[in-house]
Amino acid sequence: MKVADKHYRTIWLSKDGRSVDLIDQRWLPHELRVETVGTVEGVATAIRDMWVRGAPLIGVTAAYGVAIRMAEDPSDKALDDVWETLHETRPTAINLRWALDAMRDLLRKLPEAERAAAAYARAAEIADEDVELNRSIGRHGLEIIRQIAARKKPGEPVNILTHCNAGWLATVDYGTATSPIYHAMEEGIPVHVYVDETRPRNQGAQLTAWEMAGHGVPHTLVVDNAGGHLMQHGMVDMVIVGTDRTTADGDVCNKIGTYLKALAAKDNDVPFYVALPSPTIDWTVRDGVKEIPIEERSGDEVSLVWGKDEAGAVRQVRISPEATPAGNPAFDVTPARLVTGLITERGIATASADGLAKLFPDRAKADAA
Ligand SMILES: CSC[C@H]1O[C@H](OP(=O)(O)O)[C@H](O)[C@@H]1O
Repeated sequence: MKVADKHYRTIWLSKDGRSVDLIDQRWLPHELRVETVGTVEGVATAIRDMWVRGAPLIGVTAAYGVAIRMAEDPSDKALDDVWETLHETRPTAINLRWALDAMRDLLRKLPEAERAAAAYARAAEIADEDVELNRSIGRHGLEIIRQIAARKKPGEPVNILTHCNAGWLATVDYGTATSPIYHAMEEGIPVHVYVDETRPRNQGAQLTAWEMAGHGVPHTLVVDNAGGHLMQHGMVDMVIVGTDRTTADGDVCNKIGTYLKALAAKDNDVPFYVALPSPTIDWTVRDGVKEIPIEERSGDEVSLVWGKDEAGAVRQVRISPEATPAGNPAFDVTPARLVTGLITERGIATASADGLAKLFPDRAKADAA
């Protein structure tokens, strides 16, 4: 997306043709820092420490990590080792395993001499495919916003609440949950977005707010616990979020706090949509609560918070007593029964095995076999 007047993706091949340049999102919204990463350890750190984050972007970054390793050593052992190293960086987003499998399945069939070039080509393809998937999600999600807008008074905005960041910063470009919003803006439909701050990493306050401001989308930052109140008072027309892994039965794993938003939406008859590209569907699991591994991150992310001080320095400050231990589950699972619809690149599916199988008959059978 555009930042000031320059178009950015979140990740791209460096000028040296081997490394990758990526936006280190830890410093946003205060600084736009681009880092060049040229080793597997560097890619692993970038994913594990959330320089890059968001299920699709994690997958694309890992794909380039495989290419970087193949350029160093195209052996089967190196291919298996890099799969293991990158797979263990973060356990919840299925796109990581999907991308690593896509790379390994392709490369293991090729002679070693061809692997590096094929790996970079496939990684670039996965990145480009992500952009197109997100554009399609935007087109399908736009229809929902159009229908809500048609019921509003002229000029009255469609009020949308989103949680965390499922924007272009969570993907290569366009985003998933934000793509319908960007498409609505391009069509001139008045929208307003309530941006959940999304403790503890504040992806909403730091990233989604930055995206909305950068694209001129009217928005209001709210604390995570305000959503239910806003919905009770008729201030939210729809909720749209992303996902890190959605099961074959339509259970949705997403940033911690999503489940509570879905409960409030259900209680207030507010449509609750999830935007996802099909690589985020894990066809091998059905019960999200029982089967999806939930990443437990450091308690320091809860006890310490990043910000910019009066002198303009970006630093961390402690908000809780030193002796207080902090728990930090990074995701939760929203059962399919609370999901109004799944906005995919092939259209809108009901959150169920049948709904997903109708849109993805080729996947539902193959992957679950
Ligand atoms: C389009 S995937 C976005 C998804 O990823 C985020 O998690 P994290 O920032 O920890 O990678 C969050 O769950 C978003 O909804």
